[in-house]
Amino acid sequence: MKTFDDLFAELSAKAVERPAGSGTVAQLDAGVHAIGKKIVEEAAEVWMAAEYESDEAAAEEISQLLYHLQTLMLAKGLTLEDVYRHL
Ligand SMILES: N=c1c2ncn([C@@H]3O[C@H](COP(=O)(O)OP(=O)(O)OP(=O)(O)O)[C@@H](O)[C@H]3O)c2ncn1[C@@H]1O[C@H](COP(=O)(O)O)[C@@H](O)[C@H]1O
Repeated sequence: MKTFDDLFAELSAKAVERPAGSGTVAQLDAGVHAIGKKIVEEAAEVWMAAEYESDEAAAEEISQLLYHLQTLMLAKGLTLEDVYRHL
């Protein structure tokens, strides 16, 4: 099973290697403003799923929010350590 750190390593490599067809590369090219809007959208979907949908649906929406948070970290040049030291 993929962990948060595993995903960040995968996305970090995509940002460097820029493989064709990568949604992450497209997101990074779209920039911080676009990614930020996506985060707000996904956060709302997490809220709605948690309140009105199944646990499985909520978990899936949470995974998508985590993914978009990671793309924002990459777009900003933030590392896992930059975030973890605030936990
Ligand atoms: N975990 C994710 C992941 N979670 C969410 N998303 C993206 O977030 C979108 C969430 O979509 P929604 O369900 O909200 O639907 P939507 O609003 O219609 O989506 P869009 O029209 O905005 O694409 C998905 O369509 C994906 O584009 C993800 N995209 C990629 N990953 C993983 O990231 C890695 C790299 O992916 P690529 O860069 O695409 O190779 C792979 O391991 C993927 O599994």
